[in-house]
Amino acid sequence: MPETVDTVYANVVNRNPGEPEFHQAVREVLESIGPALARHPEYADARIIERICEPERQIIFRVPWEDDQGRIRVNRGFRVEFNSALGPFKGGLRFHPSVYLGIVKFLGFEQIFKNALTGLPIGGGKGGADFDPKGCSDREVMRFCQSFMTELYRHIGAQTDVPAGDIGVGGREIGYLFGQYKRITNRYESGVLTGKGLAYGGAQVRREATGYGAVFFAEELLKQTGDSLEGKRVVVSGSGNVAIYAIEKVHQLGGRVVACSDSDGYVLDEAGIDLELLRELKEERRVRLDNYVRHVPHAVAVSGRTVWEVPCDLALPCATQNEIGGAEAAALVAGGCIAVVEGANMPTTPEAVRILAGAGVKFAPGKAANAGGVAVSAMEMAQNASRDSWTFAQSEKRLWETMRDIHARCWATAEEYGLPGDYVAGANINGFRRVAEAMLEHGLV
Ligand SMILES: NC(=O)C1=CN([C@@H]2O[C@H](COP(=O)(O)OP(=O)(O)OC[C@H]3O[C@@H](n4cnc5c(N)ncnc54)[C@H](OP(=O)(O)O)[C@@H]3O)[C@@H](O)[C@H]2O)C=CC1
Ligand SMILES: O=C(O)CCC(=O)C(=O)O
Repeated sequence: MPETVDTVYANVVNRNPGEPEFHQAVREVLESIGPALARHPEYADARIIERICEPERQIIFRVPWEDDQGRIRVNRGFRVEFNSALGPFKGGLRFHPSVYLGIVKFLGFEQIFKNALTGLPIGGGKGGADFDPKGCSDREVMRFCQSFMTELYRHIGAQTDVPAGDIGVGGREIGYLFGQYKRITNRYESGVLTGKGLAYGGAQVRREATGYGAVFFAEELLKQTGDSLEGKRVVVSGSGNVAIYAIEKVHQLGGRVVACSDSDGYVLDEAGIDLELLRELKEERRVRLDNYVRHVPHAVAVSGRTVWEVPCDLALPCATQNEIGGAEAAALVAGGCIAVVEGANMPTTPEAVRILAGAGVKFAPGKAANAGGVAVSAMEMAQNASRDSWTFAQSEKRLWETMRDIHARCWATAEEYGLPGDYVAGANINGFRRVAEAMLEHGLV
């Protein structure tokens, strides 16, 4: 009996109980790809969607480490190797106390289609741990990373599975992870991790890529109606890697980011967020965002409320999943927002997406808009493999071209399937078709 979307979804829910984020990510893709399944009955015959929804491999492991007081701590580590039809598993590692298997699976599932959309040869995977780096010393973070890699190293490799950063994993953590991998394996395998420091095989623009890429996508989206970022009032959530470089690029392209946030609240600075100060607070001192107002007296810190209550033309959610629900979407509509472009992974709930669509707000899903990060990671792999190193300008140009291509693919696919302007359908159908075609050619594996 050929599979149907409804039966596959019901099976996913039954086989993966207690994983609502994973169910949500699967549902969003399955709801979009109906038109492609109708045109290609061979996908159902080969049970492609059932196979895509089942990870190729899931690894769960103990991560014991010692804190600065000499106490033993135990965390849980994960790597979900979801789909390798297009290339080695590729996707970040998240260190956050909320991490559990369902979060890693939702992220890994999204990564399959995102990576396909880049047009580059990378499969999808994701990993992480329920470790909270907040408040830890550098030494504690190092010991945690070393213990994490002491198990992970046997599962990864430049041709097998190539992790990178995500929430709580930036240049510092990638450095410690790489050092331990090199020590255990006695191999200088640059391509085993991306997001590395520039001193040891990292790529120019990888640090900036996700935030810059999301803003390039926003510029392309606005261009469709003859508009641009020039003069736009923008609100960004988060104040981490993606948020910081999204703010930088908005300012470079003539917009003004008036608010950003962290998990405690947000800061409103009508003069435009001072990026140098933000980087010092978040990248160097690693302190809470409300410290911003000590240095900028005209700015306001608001705790315990959503940044989406600040009126804006463009919203760039760059923090975490499901941060824009129905109430936040309604606030954005009331505040005059014309477009929401996701820098984070799945930050907008299905209810919020419906509210935005009903109000005519343009919406770009993360798997298209935030693909710049993983695209530049794939470029880092290419540079490592050829022992080459591109300039900043060259790398930024490649990123910009990649985002323009992703936008064009989403746009053209949505048109082709009779859903003009629907970036969710365009992204899901285009990514799905590329993976499905490769899976068909590989036979039953
Ligand atoms: N790094 C990358 O290259 C890519 C990242 N992404 C996605 O972008 C998003 C941000 O990642 P990144 O910038 O790397 O992570 P960071 O750890 O650098 O920053 C995360 C930011 O989001 C905030 N945040 C996290 N959880 C919550 C929460 N529950 N409520 C409110 N704020 C929260 C953090 O605040 P606080 O410090 O208070 O926790 C912090 O400001 C994630 O969804 C990630 O999956 C997508 C593609 C690539
Ligand atoms: O750069 C990478 O490999 C992964 C980036 C990532 O985790 C993501 O796109 O969500």
